[in-house]
This record gives sequence, C-alpha cells and structure tokens, in this order.
Amino acid sequence: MIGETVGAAPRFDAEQGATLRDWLALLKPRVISLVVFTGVAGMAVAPQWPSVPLGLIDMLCICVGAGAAGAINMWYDRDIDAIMKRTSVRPIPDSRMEADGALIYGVVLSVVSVALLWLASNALAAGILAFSIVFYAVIYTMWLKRSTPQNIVIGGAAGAFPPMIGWAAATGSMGVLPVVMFAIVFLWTPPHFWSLSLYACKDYTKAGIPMLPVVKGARHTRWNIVAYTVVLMAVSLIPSFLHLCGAIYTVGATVLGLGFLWFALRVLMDRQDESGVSLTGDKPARQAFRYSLAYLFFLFSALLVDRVLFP
Ligand code: HEM
Ligand SMILES: CC(C)=CCC/C(C)=C/CC/C(C)=C/COP(=O)(O)OP(=O)(O)O
Repeated sequence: MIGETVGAAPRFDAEQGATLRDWLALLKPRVISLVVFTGVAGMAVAPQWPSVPLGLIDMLCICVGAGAAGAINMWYDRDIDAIMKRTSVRPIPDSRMEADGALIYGVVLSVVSVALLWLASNALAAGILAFSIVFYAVIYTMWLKRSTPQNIVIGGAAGAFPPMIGWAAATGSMGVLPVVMFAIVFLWTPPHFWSLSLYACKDYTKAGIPMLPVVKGARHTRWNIVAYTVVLMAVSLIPSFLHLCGAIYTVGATVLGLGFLWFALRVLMDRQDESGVSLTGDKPARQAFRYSLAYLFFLFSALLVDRVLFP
C-alpha cells in the first residue's frame, strides 16, 4: 500500500483524550448531510411514504450507516490522513483518539444501522445500505483509493446508493427513478471530487495516493471534469424524457446543468503553465467544487418539489 510506506502510524496521546465532537467528526457529518438528503429525496419521490416516525428512523439509519463507513475510512486511512494537511487534524492522526476505538465504533454503528433498517423497513433497503457501507469502507477505501486513478469513478457508486435506499425503505421494491438518481450521483461524483483534487493535488502527491491529477496531470483532469459534466447534464434529463417529472424539474435541471458546465469550462480555461498547473491558485476549481454541492442539493430539491408538490 502506497500510504503505508510513506507515513508513520499516529500514536494516541492519552492525555488529550477524545471529546464528543471527535466521535462526531469520525462520521464526516458535513459530507453525510448531503448524502442523507439524497436518501430522503429518494424516499420522498417514491409512490408511497412510510409513516413520519418510520421515515425518521430510515433517515437515521442512512445517516448512521454512511457515517459509520466514514469512521472505518478514517481508521484505515490514518497513515495518509496524517500526511495530508487537510486531514491531519482529524481525531486519529491528531492523536486524540485510539485507532482501534474508531474501528470498533465504525463496525458497531454499521451493524446497528443495517439491522435497525431491516427491522424498521425491509431487507432490500437494509441490503443496499450494507452493500454501500462495504463498498465505501472496503472496496473504495482499502482497495481502489490507493491503487487506481479511476478510484473515485468506481468508488463513487457507494455514495450514489442512498436514493435507492430511501426508495426501497418506502416501497420495499425498486423503480426506474431511484436508479436514474443513482446514475446522477454516480456521474456527479467525478466532477465534484476532481475539482477538489486539482487544488489538493500536492497533498495527494505527498501521501502517494494515485488521484487523477497526480497520475495523469491537471490538464487531463480538467478535460475529464468537462466530459463527465456533459454526460451528467444529459443523464439528469432522463426523468423528463421518461415523463417521471414535470416542467419544474426539467427547467431546474437544464439551468443547473448549464451552470455546472459553465463552471467546468472555467476550470478547463484556467490560466496555467505549460504542464497544466494553475496560475490562479485553482480559483475556478475551488468555485466548481462549491458549485457541485449546490448543484446536487438544488437538482434533487427541484425533483422533490416537482413530484411532491405537483404530482
Ligand atoms: C467516492 C466519492 C467521493 C469522494 C472521493 C469525495 C471526496 C470529498 C472530499 C475529499 C471532500 C473534502 C472533505 C473535507 O474537506 O473533509 C468532500 C467534501 C464534500 N463532499 Fe464529497 N466525495 C465523494 C462523494 C460524495 C457524495 C456522494 C456526496 C453527497 C451526496 C458528497 C458530499 C460532499 C459534501 C457535502 C462535502 C463538503 C463537506 C464540507 O463542507 O466540509 N461527496 N468530498
Ligand atoms: C450509505 C453510504 C455508506 C454512503 C457512503 C457515502 C459516502 C460517505 C461517500 C463518500 C464520501 C467521501 C467523503 C468520500 C471521500 O473519501 P476519501 O477517503 O477519499 O476522502 P478523505 O480524504 O476526506 O477521507
């Protein structure tokens, strides 16, 4: 493993001790807030809804399951997290928490979230949640992340399952719309992450992680951001072509997609030296990353409004 050869495992400092805030930080709360939102969107656009208490339990299970996978990710990645500036302040690399504790916490929460979702809803929803956790914590984190520049293209599937989980929890079955929502998040992940990876490239190089700009360079990454954004725009309009939504979503998806393309093209045309390195401090990439978050939130909000308020 690349990361293991470059960093010493952080040592726990018993005097510092972990606070409640540290245990929460292990769940990557900011990231999973959007993950859970996509799960809720999947649930809300389904033809039948669970009762409010059951819907809240389903939401909690997606939240805890996704967070638990994040905790296992932080346990496994503690060596490389210690090397990268962005992640070095996390509880394990900053020696505020023992690594084993984080692993036990992640595994216990994973099992509890899947079991509770099974009991509260059904085996299909619980099965997809279990598969997503394994996909993110094992397939992406322990295998793909350190072995291929396509890591997040394949690994991105993990974060794309929540709309399917939400739909399955509500209906006990699967439909075309949640599969299209999966495809949208799947295609959104590369431009989302590669924008960040352009300005975090030094960190990834230092840690020996083969992210796309590290292996293929910034210019290649910029073209890939544009290419995935174009495909994402097309796929985001599938619900319109299949008459699964109305004009609100169609107009919203078109405008939001054109906005994403605008930010992607600005990344492509960023002032750069002959090797493709940005001369602007990757300002357009930072803006594209921020826009990617707003894009997904508003796109699924438009779908929600369209299907729920104007069925
Ligand atoms: C393999 C897939 C993905 C990768 C590699 C990835 C990577 C990242 C990274 C490295 C960050 C910066 C986090 C930090 O500074 O601590 C980030 C931020 C974020 N990601 Fe992703 N991401 C992926 C998928 C997703 C998905 C599926 C969602 C939600 C649907 C998501 C939502 C977010 C949000 C909301 C933030 C901002 C967090 C903040 O403000 O601190 N990501 N992502
Ligand atoms: C339901 C379920 C299990 C969903 C999983 C959702 C999820 C957490 C998706 C991936 C999001 C993410 C922060 C990836 C970054 O991983 P990284 O390790 O490359 O980033 P890092 O360097 O910030 O740790």
